[in-house]
Amino acid sequence: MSQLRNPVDVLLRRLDPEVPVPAYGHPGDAGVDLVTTEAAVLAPGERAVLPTGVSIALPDGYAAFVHPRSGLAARCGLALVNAPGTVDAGYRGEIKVIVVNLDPRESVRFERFDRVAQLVVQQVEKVRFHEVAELPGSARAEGGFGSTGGHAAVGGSTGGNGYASVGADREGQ
Ligand SMILES: O=c1ccn([C@H]2C[C@H](O)[C@@H](COP(=O)(O)OP(=O)(O)OP(=O)(O)O)O2)c(=O)[nH]1
Ligand SMILES: [Mg+2]
Repeated sequence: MSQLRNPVDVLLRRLDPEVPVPAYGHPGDAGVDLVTTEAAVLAPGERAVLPTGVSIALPDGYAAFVHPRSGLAARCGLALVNAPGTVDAGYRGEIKVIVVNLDPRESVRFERFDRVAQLVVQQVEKVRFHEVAELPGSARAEGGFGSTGGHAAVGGSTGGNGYASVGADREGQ
């Protein structure tokens, strides 16, 4: 394994003696995989809070984010309810992963120590809020929620073929 450039030291406690210490799979990876220490079966639509067997102490000014794994999302329809989950620097409890099976038909099965999510550690800024009566202007102003166009397909809203296509807003342009 090649040397990481300026790695940040993070204290980690194993709450399960057999759980592997999380490690980057490849040089350049942003996240380390987290495993579940409990086997679980999620029926379609079911959610669960899975324990990872680790707790950490991040330096002040950092946070860790629990992100989904794309393979589980693509193959099984597995999502994280609160993606990305936020692990605060002061949190000393067990990191948990809140999963939901979004597949309409198939159950998702986890064995003990299956990799369930990935943890990305990042620096985070602290801000001070200054209340004002008016905010400075900007090009976007209050445009949002699709103002730029390119919406995903959504069922049942167009009447015609039963879904609103990604380019549905082209007509109005
Ligand atoms: O996916 C997650 C999200 C959060 N946490 C832990 C670490 C985090 O520091 C703590 C609180 O998370 P959050 O602030 O998102 O939850 P909350 O509902 O606002 O709880 P609290 O009132 O304790 O902040 O829970 C996890 O282990 N996994
Ligand atoms: Mg909170």
